[in-house]
Amino acid sequence: MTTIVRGGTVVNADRSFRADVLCHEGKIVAVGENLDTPAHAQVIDAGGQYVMPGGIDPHTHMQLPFMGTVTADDFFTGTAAGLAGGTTTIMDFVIPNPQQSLLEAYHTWRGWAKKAAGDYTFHVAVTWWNETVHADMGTLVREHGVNSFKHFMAYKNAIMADDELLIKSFARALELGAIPTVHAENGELVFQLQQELLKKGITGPVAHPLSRPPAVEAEAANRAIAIANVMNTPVYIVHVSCAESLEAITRARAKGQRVYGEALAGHLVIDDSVYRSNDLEFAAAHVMSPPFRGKHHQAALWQGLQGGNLQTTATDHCTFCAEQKATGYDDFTKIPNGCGGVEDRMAIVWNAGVNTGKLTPSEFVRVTSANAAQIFNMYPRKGVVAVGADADLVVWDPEGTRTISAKTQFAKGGFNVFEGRTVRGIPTHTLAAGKLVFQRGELRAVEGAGRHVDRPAFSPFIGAAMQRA
Ligand SMILES: NC(=O)NCCC(=O)O
Ligand SMILES: [Zn+2]
Ligand SMILES: [Zn+2]
Repeated sequence: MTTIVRGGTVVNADRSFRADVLCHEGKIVAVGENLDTPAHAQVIDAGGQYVMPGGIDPHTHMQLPFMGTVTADDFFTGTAAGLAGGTTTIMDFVIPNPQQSLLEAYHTWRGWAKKAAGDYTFHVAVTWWNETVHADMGTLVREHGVNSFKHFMAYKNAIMADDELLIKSFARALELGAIPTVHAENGELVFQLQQELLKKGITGPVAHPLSRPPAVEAEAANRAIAIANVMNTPVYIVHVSCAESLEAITRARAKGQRVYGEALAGHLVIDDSVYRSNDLEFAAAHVMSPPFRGKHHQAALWQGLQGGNLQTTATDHCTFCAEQKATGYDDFTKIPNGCGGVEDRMAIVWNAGVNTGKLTPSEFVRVTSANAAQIFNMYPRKGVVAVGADADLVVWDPEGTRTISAKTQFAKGGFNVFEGRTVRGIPTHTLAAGKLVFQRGELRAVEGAGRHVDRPAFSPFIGAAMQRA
């Protein structure tokens, strides 16, 4: 299959330039001005549009069994929704139950992901510790292309990692050349605050953010960073939601520590007023952790992206329908945590970032694909429009508009946290591995067409930090 994308402006993280892009057998084979169109090639007219690397969402949860239920999007519907929004690769999470073998869980998730329509790769959560876990981490890195391990500092009595686990797992990751990542919230504090709120009779979704104030997140971020500093490992902090966590990252980076931070599209544009709605269904639909924050936190996150202290944008796509969320209307601690977004991240970040002048188009590419590709060692296969890279492309119309709605979305769950927002800057075409999978509103996702992406250890972009040890 040969496709040529003609007449657009290619945008990479380092520069943008007028060029045609020729794709053959799933790879980019030429990038340049006035390329010849091979006979029988499919031609995509990108005149007046940008041609960018397909988005990488470094944080999704498809088909996740969580808090007694399973997310609405599976690997097909979730990756298909991503393709409709210009995201061609997702990084999902294998989350073993405590005492479950990491390898067994990994193979279970790989089985579920066989139906993915877009490319995928896995972080593996370390939720408990013994010698088998130590050994499995080695097998995952050496034989299964895993180079990142996740630690949940929250979710007490479930998957929470204590300091001993963090220290042992960070040390193991270091010797394997893998990067530890953390969900930074002090799970003990969250638990105690939840119990106090319930005792006081504050039981609805309005209590959710009260049980997880910024200080709870900042304590864990500071602790993870301190542990990483002592253990000499890099560390990647997922879904940074507040100014205080960003300050911890900024401080550490200023001292030369390799700390990386991720901002969610939702945290960048939605504020905590959603929890005070009288509409219980609406408020519960926004329950995710960390919660949406006050507006000054949003401003801080944008500054973090602009200043380079936050490197990636993600969604934490983790959809539950209204019936699932309703199980916790009388006890907010039982509302399954999670919101969607994989379909909308690129447009939300463009609209609120590039259209306002906060980000340049190249910076947009940096925070939507290139940096994730580099940190997690998929670059230059992913995250750049260049010869030899996968032909994962999004043709982006900076003047096209769309009003986001659950009624028209491809993702499941029946709700959209960005409902009613009109974005300017939308994908007109998405190519995944050279195949046209989305064209002007028409989704042509193919179940099972996605591939697992192996990620070797010792990413050269963060390798110096690992080799110091
Ligand atoms: N974020 C969230 O509320 N749900 C998904 C699991 C996690 O990332 O913490
Ligand atoms: Zn999390
Ligand atoms: Zn998550």
